[in-house]
Amino acid sequence: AHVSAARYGKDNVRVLKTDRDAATGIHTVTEMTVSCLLEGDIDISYTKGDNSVVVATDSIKNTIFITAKLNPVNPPELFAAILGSHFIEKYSHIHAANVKVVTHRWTRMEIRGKPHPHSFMRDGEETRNVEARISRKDGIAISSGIEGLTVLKSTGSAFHGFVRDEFTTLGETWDRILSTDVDATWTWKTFADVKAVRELSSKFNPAWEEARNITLTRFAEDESASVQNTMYKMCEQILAAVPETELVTYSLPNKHFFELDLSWHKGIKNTGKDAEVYVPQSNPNGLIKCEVARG
Ligand SMILES: O=c1[nH]c(=O)c2nn[nH]c2[nH]1
Repeated sequence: AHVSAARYGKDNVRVLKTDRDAATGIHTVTEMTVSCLLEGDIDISYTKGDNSVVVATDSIKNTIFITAKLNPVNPPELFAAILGSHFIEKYSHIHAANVKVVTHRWTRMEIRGKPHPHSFMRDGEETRNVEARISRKDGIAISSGIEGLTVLKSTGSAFHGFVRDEFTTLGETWDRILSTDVDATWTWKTFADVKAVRELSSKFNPAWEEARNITLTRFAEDESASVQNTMYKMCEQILAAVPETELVTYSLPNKHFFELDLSWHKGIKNTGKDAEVYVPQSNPNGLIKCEVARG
């Protein structure tokens, strides 16, 4: 037997970094959860119990905090590239670092109609994610994303014309509730090195805003024929809006809200166009995935 693949490191490293502008008194906070898993000539730590090749996960954790102190943590794409590059530059036997940065929401409070200088709120469990693979041989591959953005629309969604056979009980609908938890990613063209990432660093935050706005606008305005068709339109629009990307993916659960027939009670009309009271379903859920490339 032999090690066919291996990576190790520290997961779930929670970091909060404050940025205090002395001139304006305006503070900014960034909270992220970082994972950093290393690859390289490390097989003997698995096969021989030889730890001479092991950069301890505790040291990896320490490095994450030090790197956050000495470098910008925004945009997270640049921070991930800087962090991963540290390991392949410092340790000649480490050949790749797999870095995931999940940034949590601390949205500045509006107090008395004005942005507050140092108060923030967690307006949703939505996160901004970055997954980067920093490789000595292959350069820096970065995917950015949005996760956990829960949305619902109370009309503007249909689903009909699907296969009808001896397995089908689902009725066709021209007007249904549509709800999902957005999990979207956009993959950047591979970067040669950190310098190349730094050169593009002004594009990462606008790209995230674009992707988020496109997702919300398309979700709201599309007369959806299906989850499939609506998510494809979102992908097309993100590729058009962010030319430095080469691939967009969505993974959308279809969180069903079932109509409830109440006619057994004094003939109450509560289905079809009279539907008002619905039964939210925790499970099962549809799950619709796609990956859209250029060309
Ligand atoms: O948008 C939808 N796509 C589907 O594939 C599906 N299947 N059942 N309901 C559905 N809704």
